[in-house]
Amino acid sequence: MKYFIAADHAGIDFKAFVKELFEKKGHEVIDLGPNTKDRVDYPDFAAKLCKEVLANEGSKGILICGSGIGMSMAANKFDGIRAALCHNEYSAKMAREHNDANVICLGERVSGYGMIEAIIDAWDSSSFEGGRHEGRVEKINALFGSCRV
Ligand SMILES: O=C(CO)[C@H](O)[C@H](O)[C@H](O)COP(=O)(O)O
Repeated sequence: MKYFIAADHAGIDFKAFVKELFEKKGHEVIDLGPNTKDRVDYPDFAAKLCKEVLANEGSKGILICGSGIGMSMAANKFDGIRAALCHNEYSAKMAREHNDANVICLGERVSGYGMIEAIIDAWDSSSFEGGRHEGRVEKINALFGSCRV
């Protein structure tokens, strides 16, 4: 699976760690920055990543900020992006199985390294169940499309 990863200054320490975790699972991970701890605005990096995910069919994204909230709010403005803020394994499993999330948002100031690893394990080992969830996910796209690339 091809993944894109981006952060803001409050998620920069986790970015390299999370990238490595995904790579160990056999995924290709493309780092969209930033590369320094200089203060940046999360919407800029959320937009950069969402455009790549939408342009690369079948790819997914990983966004990290302090709480994960700003990134998830910004990412979900994009039609076709289903970004899930995950602070525990259950959320990550549900995000994939029920919501077919294509972007995972993490909070460096919320989750520790051990929890992040557990979240990623849960995300990576889960897949969309379809069935009754299919129509609901389609309704998200049909009813709430907003930003387009
Ligand atoms: O959007 C956020 C909060 O919902 C993110 O956690 C940001 O990373 C955070 O707001 C950055 O805060 P800072 O005080 O400017 O470092």
